[in-house]
This record gives sequence, structure tokens and C-alpha cells, in this order.
Amino acid sequence: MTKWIDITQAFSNKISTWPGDTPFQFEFAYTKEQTGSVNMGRFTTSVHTGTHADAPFHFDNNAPTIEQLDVNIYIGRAKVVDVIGLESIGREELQVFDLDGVERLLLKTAKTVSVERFPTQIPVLKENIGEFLQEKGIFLVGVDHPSVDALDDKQLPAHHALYRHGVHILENLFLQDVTPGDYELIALPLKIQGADGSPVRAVIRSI
Ligand SMILES: Nc1ccccc1C(=O)C[C@H](N)C(=O)O
Ligand SMILES: [Zn+2]
Ligand SMILES: [Zn+2]
Repeated sequence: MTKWIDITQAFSNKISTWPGDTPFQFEFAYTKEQTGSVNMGRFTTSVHTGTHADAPFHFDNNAPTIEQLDVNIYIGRAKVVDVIGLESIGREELQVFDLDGVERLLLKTAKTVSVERFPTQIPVLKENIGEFLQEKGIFLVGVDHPSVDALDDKQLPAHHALYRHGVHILENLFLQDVTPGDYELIALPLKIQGADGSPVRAVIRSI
């Protein structure tokens, strides 16, 4: 039996956040010395900081929030493919891979990723990726950077195209040490009522 591999960015007070969004901050509300019994931590964060799932409500007011999504989306077989160096990724770039029977697709787009520095440039997913992934039977796509759309894009064409075609989104996966191939994935969002997304603890195991 192979071991589970952690593909989650570690939360620390140095993890990068979307410019202008709420940074991650962990602190002790009370220490053991203060309470006489226990340390009591608390944290503040944008739900889009670190490794996370987007709920469709993030970009569509009439779409499901995070706790309404089926947990089965986030548990099961996943394929990791190497698309390192591509500036945009869509049907044309993905049709070279054998994706028959694939349900979850994780895109490794960078050789290395800085958890502490917000990227200046990321690859974008093309609008035609939604239709392509749906044709293949893929209902979850994950990327190793903060957005499936360009960082300055307000229309979010890839987010919307993926949603229209029933494809859910994971962002900021930590894939730099992962060899492309077939895996089992667990990346469960927290059950936060009404939320537009949630951090996930993402792990994979080779199959
Ligand atoms: N955190 C933000 C703050 C302001 C505006 C956008 C974002 C995003 O995170 C968008 C990104 N496309 C996302 O889905 O994660
Ligand atoms: Zn997000
Ligand atoms: Zn997103």
C-alpha cells in the first residue's frame, strides 16, 4: 500500500493572499497560562487563501454554497498531468493526454511554487475547457495557483464555463513534488454554511 502524500499549502502567517483580501492569521486567544488548562487558538482568513475549493456561489449568486456540494466530488480517483510552462490550457492542450475514464484532473503548471509570494503571472484556463472536461466525464479540476482565470480578470470566463459544464474547482494545490500519474484524492471542504469556498486538506495516493 503506498502512502498518502500531502498536496496542501501549509497555512502560516506568511502564506500569501489575494491582493486586498483577508490574510491568514493564527494566534492564541488564550494560553494555557491564562486559562489554567488549555491553549486556545483562533484564526482569520479569506476562504480563498491557501489550498481551497471554490463554491459556485463565489462567482454566481444563484449557485450552490460550499456545504451544498456533494462530498463525492472531492474523494476518488484523480489524474495529475504535466502542463508546465503553458500560458493557457484548454481543449487543444489537454487532448494530447489519455483522459478516458478520468473524473478528477489536477494540472501541474509550474515546476516550483512559492507559498509565501503571490504570483505575478499564472496560466489561464481557456473557456473551452468546460465543455472539453464535461465530454470526458471530468467533474473536478485542480490547479497549483490562485485562480483558473487571469489574475486581473473580472468576468471570470473559465470559472463560469467550468460551472456551466458541471466542473468543480480546487485552487492552490501544492503539486511541485508530485509525479504525474493516477492517484486517489481526498480534498474535503469544511461544512461552512453559506460560504463561497473553503480551505481543504488535499492528499493523494498513487494507484
Ligand atoms: N480572493 C479574491 C479577492 C478579490 C477578488 C477575487 C478573489 C479571488 O480569489 C478570485 C479567484 N479567481 C478565486 O476564485 O480564487
Ligand atoms: Zn478561490
Ligand atoms: Zn477561483
